Amino acid sequence: MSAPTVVSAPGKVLVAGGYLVLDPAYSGVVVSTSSRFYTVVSTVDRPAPDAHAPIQIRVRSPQFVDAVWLYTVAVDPALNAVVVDPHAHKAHSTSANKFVHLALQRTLALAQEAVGTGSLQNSLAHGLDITIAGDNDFYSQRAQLAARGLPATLPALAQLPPFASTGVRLADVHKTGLGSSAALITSLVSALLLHLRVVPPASFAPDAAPAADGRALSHNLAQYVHCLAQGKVGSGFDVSAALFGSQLYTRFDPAVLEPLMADGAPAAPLLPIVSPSNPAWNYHVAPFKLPPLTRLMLADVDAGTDTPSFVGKVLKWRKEDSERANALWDALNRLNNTLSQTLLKLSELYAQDDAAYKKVVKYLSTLQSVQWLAHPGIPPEEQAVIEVFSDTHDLTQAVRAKMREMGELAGVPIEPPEQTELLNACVSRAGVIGGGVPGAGGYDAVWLLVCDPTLCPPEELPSTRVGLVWSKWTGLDVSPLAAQESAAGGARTEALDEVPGLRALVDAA
Ligand SMILES: Nc1ncnc2c1ncn2[C@@H]1O[C@H](COP(=O)(O)OP(=O)(O)OP(=O)(O)O)[C@@H](O)[C@H]1O
Ligand SMILES: C[C@@](O)(CCOP(=O)(O)O)CC(=O)O
Repeated sequence: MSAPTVVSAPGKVLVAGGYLVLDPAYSGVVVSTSSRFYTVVSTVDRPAPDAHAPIQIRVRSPQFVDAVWLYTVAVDPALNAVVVDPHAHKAHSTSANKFVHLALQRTLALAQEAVGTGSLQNSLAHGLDITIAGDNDFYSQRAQLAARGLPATLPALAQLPPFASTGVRLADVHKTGLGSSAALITSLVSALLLHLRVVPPASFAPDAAPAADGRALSHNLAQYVHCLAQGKVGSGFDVSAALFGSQLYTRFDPAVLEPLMADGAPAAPLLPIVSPSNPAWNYHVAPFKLPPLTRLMLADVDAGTDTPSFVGKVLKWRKEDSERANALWDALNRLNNTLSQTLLKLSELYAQDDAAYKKVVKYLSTLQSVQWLAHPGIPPEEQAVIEVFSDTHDLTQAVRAKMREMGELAGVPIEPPEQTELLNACVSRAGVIGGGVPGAGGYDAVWLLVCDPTLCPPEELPSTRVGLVWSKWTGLDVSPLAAQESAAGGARTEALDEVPGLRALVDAA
């Protein structure tokens, strides 16, 4: 086999902007995570024993029981059409995977339009072998920890092997809300576009410009496939984070995808619609990152929330009580924008005087936020930094209050009392800057931002203190996730042997 193509894409956390981001008038504060999905595409160079055997694509997700999907590909040069047929799944004791099937079908069809039949057939050779793997964080690891007699703590999570086997079928796994399907579709579509030479390798190089055309094409195609597979057009912040990394996201007008959303084969050619040169793609991605020497902490709260029903109810209430809702949307939007600008201001302060900033982070990590402004005699350059950290805390609390108000008015438990209790306990610990319920809220998860000073004994780290709150919490079943903010931005190419555990997964036939 020739060298495999590997592309990874990160998961996401919507720190602020839930529900508002569905409306193009508002934006969302999106953080991409260090936890990633990986797609490895290998070309099958060897001809099948039967010379007339059709081109076959095999897709495997070895973390799951019976997760092998086989497809045959027919490329019709006359019709400019590619047909990707799943094999009868019963024969392989696997159920269909709509997300994978649509990603293959639409990416191959786009490739035929973009590079022509001959080039596509060359790249497909005698077939493709595709392996998909998601970092452990995308799926609840409670059972794996329990099986090893380990507690649900961050140090215990670090002892699990990478891409740990879940021991269940894909349909039965407990997801953690990091956006597995968006990261999966993004890594699969991007790896295929690269492998089939539709986009150049530079598009996904770790240092490529975020707005590179190849990356934008991959974004548009991944949004399309994800909407089609989910059967709805959401805001798309998850796919955008998977491509472009942490950002302030403003959605695209769903009208761009309307001509392609009907069931069955697309009625129109794909390329003119998904091409980045189509001005109807009016999403906006502004740069964003969390401040230096802070750490994003995430926990999966084992209760489960029906996000689509939350969205339906909130939007229904917004229509019915539009005056009150619009006032709430505007107030929340002002808070969200001020929060994102305040977080960005901290990065600026670090760039201006990293010594003062580092001292402040170390100092704040020993104090509860109520004490941050209570001490006189602090040098002015440090006091200025403390004030911005304190503003960040106040803003996260104000956003939470508004999200609770939204939930009460719409009759949806966006930050239910059990989560309020847990979050209050966490944000009152020393060194905790703020937190909230990510995305649509509910009982699923919490996020926190904590000071992360360097050269601190582990027991003095705010993350350790939060970990203790989580492991002792009895009101809800709280299980930490290992993810932090992605240092590597959005989608990127990887060397197979540099991702621990990935080669072994690919080689295990
Ligand atoms: N490892 C995987 N291999 C193959 N397909 C996967 C894998 N993980 C997820 N999928 C696909 O994604 C689908 C789940 O998508 P869904 O939109 O329900 O999840 P999600 O909202 O992204 O979940 P979460 O945000 O909690 O991670 C699965 O049914 C499957 O088709
Ligand atoms: C409610 C909503 O704004 C965010 C949902 O986020 P999450 O899937 O709960 O992380 C929906 C959307 O943006 O598509």
